[in-house]
Amino acid sequence: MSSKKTVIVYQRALKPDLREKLEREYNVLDFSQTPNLTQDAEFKKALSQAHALIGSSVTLPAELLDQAPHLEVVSSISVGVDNYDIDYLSKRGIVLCHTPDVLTETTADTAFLLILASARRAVEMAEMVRKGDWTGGIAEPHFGVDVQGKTLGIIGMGRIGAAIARRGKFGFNMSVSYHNRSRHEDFERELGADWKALDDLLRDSDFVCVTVPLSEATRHMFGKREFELMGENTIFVNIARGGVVDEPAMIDALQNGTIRAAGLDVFDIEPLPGDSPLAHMDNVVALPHIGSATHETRYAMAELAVDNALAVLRGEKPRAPYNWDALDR
Ligand SMILES: O=CC(=O)O
Repeated sequence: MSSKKTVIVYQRALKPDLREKLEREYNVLDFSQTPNLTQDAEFKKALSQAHALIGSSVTLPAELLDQAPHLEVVSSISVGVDNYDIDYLSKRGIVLCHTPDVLTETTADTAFLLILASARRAVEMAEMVRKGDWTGGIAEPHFGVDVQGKTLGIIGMGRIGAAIARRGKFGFNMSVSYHNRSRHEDFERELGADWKALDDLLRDSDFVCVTVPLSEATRHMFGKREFELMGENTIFVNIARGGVVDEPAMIDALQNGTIRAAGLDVFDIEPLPGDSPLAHMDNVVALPHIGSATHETRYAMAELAVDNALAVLRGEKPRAPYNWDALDR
C-alpha cells in the first residue's frame, strides 16, 4: 500500500485539472459515480484509509464516518452544511469546510430567476407556446404581476440574502426589508433595507424570499400560519432548503389561493418525486436545485473544496473552514 494519504471524491466528479492537483500529492479514490453511496461496500472499505472526503449532497452519518479513523477533513462542495453532523466532526477534530462566497452571485441570480418566472408565469406561458396552445392575443387570464417597484422581504440576511437585496433594490427599484436573528446595519445603510419582525415582514411583502440555512431552529419555519400571514397576493420563493417549509401546508396554501404562487429550487425530498403536486401546479415554478449550477460557479466551488482539503492535509488553515472555532487547534 502506498504511503500517500488518501482522498475520496464522492458524488461530484472533479474536472481533470482539479483531480490532477490532488493526485500530485495524494492517492485519489473516485466514488463520484457510485449510486447509493452510503450502502456501497467498496466505499465503506475505502473509508478505512481516507484522510479527506470531497463531495456533496450526501448525508454522512456518524456511524459511517466511525469507519474512517484517519479522517482529517470533510470538504463539502456546497455552502450549506446540513448534511453533516457538525458536533461529531468537531469532537473528532475533523475539519469541515464549505464553499461560501464563490456561489453568492449565481445563487442570487437563481432567486431572481424564480421571482421573475413566478411573477410573470414564464414556465406556464412557455409551456402554452410549446404545446401549440398560443392561439390568440394574450389577455387578462394570462397576465402576471409586476416585480419592479414591489416589496421584497428576505429572510436570512447573509451573503446570498444581501446579493438578492441588491438585485431587488438597484435592478428592480424594489423596497427591501429583511428578517434575520441579528441586525446588519451595514446592509441597512447600503440597501435602505428595514429589519422587520418575521410576522410583519410576511404580512408586508409582495415577494418573500427564504435564504436561511436549515437547522433545528429553522426546520418547518414556514407553515399554515405563515402562509396565511403572507396572503393571496404574495409570491413565496425558497432557494434555501426544503426542510425550512412544512411542504404539505405550502401545497395547501398554493392550491387554495392562500398565496399567489411559489418559486422553488429546493424540496423536502430531492429529486422531487414525479407525483408531488408541486411538479404539476401552474402557480409553481419548480427547479431541480440549480442554485449554484453554472459551469463557472460549480468549477469555482470544486476548486475551493479541493484547496480547502489540501490546506488541511498540509497542516494549514483552509480558506473556508466551517467548524474551525470548535476545534482544538
Ligand atoms: O444548496 C447548495 C449549497 O449549499 O451549496
